Amino acid sequence: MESVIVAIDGPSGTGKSSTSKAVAAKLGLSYLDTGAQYRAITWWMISNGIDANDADAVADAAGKPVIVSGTDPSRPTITVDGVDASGPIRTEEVTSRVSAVSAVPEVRALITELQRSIARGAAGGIVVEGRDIGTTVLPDADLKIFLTASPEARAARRSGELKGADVRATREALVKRDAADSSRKTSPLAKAGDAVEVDTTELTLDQVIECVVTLVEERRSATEGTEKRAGAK
Ligand SMILES: Nc1ncnc2c1ncn2[C@@H]1O[C@H](COP(=O)(O)OP(=O)(O)OP(=O)(O)O)[C@@H](O)[C@H]1O
Ligand SMILES: Nc1ccn([C@H]2C[C@H](O)[C@@H](COP(=O)(O)O)O2)c(=O)n1
Repeated sequence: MESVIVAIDGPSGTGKSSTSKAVAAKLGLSYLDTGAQYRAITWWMISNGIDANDADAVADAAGKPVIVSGTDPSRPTITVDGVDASGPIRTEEVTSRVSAVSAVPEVRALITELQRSIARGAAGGIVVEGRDIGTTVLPDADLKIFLTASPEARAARRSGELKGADVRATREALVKRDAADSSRKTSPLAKAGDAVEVDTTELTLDQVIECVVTLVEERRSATEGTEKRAGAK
């Protein structure tokens, strides 16, 4: 298999970004953080005075910002209209509004097309992480992983990241965002039928990375074996 497309989905805080970046770096693949793109369009809406809960206004403006994602796993970047958005997209304000903006079908249609064109352009292969990659964006991905972890583990991880954050409040915010992302009508957060589920609750990050690298390598050798047998006929 010359190039491999890996889709990594799952709820918030399950380790998608950390795992995807490390797996892509180890295997020499590109990396795409699709959550960052939804955050970027949300940041643009806020910056331009558009109410995230006004779905019509969000839909009308969705085509205006130009979002560009850099796919080097050692230095992922994101710009909106040429401006570095990597800091602003991580604010609490963006986090609290991103589920509403990303539920708007016109936003999803535009961002999904952007994601597909980035994946098509990644000649050596790519790891794409998000919520609907295996189900909607790249349903033909070579390998689909669905990461899970208990809300308690996820909240503890996030609270460690946001020093001093209240674990209970963090847990409630995570669960609320997952519920919104899972219940929207258009391509909700969901496990694809053919995805491999990995529960990371009791695993270290290194163990999760190793597990996914092994799954990619197994898939690669299985496909290469099939291609060789087909070539020999
Ligand atoms: N298996 C693990 N054990 C301990 N900590 C972990 C593990 N996986 C990830 N982490 C830590 O948990 C935090 C959240 O991880 P990460 O940002 O990769 O999750 P995510 O699924 O991409 O979240 P989101 O969807 O909200 O962006 C990070 O601080 C990361 O280092
Ligand atoms: N494929 C995706 C990726 C992300 N989203 C939405 C839903 C998330 O709450 C939000 C932020 O993602 P994060 O940075 O936390 O991974 O973006 C989505 O709808 N589809």
